[in-house]
Amino acid sequence: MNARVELHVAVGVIDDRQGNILITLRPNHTHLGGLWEFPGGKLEAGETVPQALRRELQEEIGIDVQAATPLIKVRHDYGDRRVLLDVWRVNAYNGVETPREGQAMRWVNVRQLNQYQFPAANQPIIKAAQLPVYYAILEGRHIDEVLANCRRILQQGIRLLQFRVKSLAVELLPAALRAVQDYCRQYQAVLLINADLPLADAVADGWHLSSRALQNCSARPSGATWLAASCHNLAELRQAEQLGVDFVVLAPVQATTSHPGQAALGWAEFSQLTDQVNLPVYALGGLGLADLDQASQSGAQGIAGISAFLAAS
Ligand SMILES: Nc1nc2c([nH]c(=O)n2[C@H]2C[C@H](O)[C@@H](COP(=O)(O)OP(=O)(O)OP(=O)(O)O)O2)c(=O)[nH]1
Ligand SMILES: [Mg+2]
Repeated sequence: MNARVELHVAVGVIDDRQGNILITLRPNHTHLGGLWEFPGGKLEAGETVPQALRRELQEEIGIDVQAATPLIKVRHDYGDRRVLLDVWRVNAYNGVETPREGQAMRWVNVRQLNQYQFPAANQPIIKAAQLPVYYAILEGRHIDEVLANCRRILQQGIRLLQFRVKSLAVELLPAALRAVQDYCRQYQAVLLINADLPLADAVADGWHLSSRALQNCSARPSGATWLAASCHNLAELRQAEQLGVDFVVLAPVQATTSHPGQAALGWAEFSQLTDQVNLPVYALGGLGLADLDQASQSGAQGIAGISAFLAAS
């Protein structure tokens, strides 16, 4: 096969709405045989990705896809072939999943996907499958405000948060963090701590690097379940990818009052930048919950926000 040609592959992440994802085993005689995969296959001439997804999932597991949204695009060079994995989350389908090519098939808890052997290209897909569509950045000028904001975010169903609180007095940070961690535990939410805060000894689900911290970071810190970073341009996105961060926030998509001097990217540039890295990317800057569809069509994992999740509901 010509290694110069990029194979465009439609891939489906199918969940059962109880936290399990459908995976199948690639038959031994095929490319990357013996590894687990998300069902899917190559686009045929003239097909769109949703058309190919629908056909492949019908052929491979006997389901009829009714609704799907873009999740992530991953480019990978296996040496003998280059692939563009165009991964969609399947939101609705008819029929019963049945392995129609004799392949092994399993429903696996999304948090346990890491225990299965997947092709090298699949790492960012697994991250994207595990991550939610909203990422809330927690701020507040005093502890009561931080906690009120935290409650509001959690009560809206958001389960991924960053403890940033840059405007809080430093001596109040440990107590604020403890209280926020208690809330997050109650709601089974994941809490990342902004690595610029003087909280390096804290135990955290993960760390979020500012773009400056990203530039000064030469190796992924050990022990972090989740590592995220803030990016504003392609150089920073590439640096995040090289460092092995799990996901990034790319900003500002729209002009904001909090960063008046910064030029907005707009959706076209957001999409063009996101397309160049194999990372889940949250869109940040002047966005609200209602921008999710636009974000998803522009290649985003979802929406990140500070005030976006605090608006009166
Ligand atoms: N379906 C799928 N393919 C993947 C994943 N990860 C990954 O690297 N790939 C690669 C393996 C293959 O080189 C290519 C997909 O091709 P495929 O073998 O599934 O194609 P197909 O279903 O059209 O199969 P065939 O008609 O050629 O037998 O993408 C994944 O998670 N799912
Ligand atoms: Mg296939």
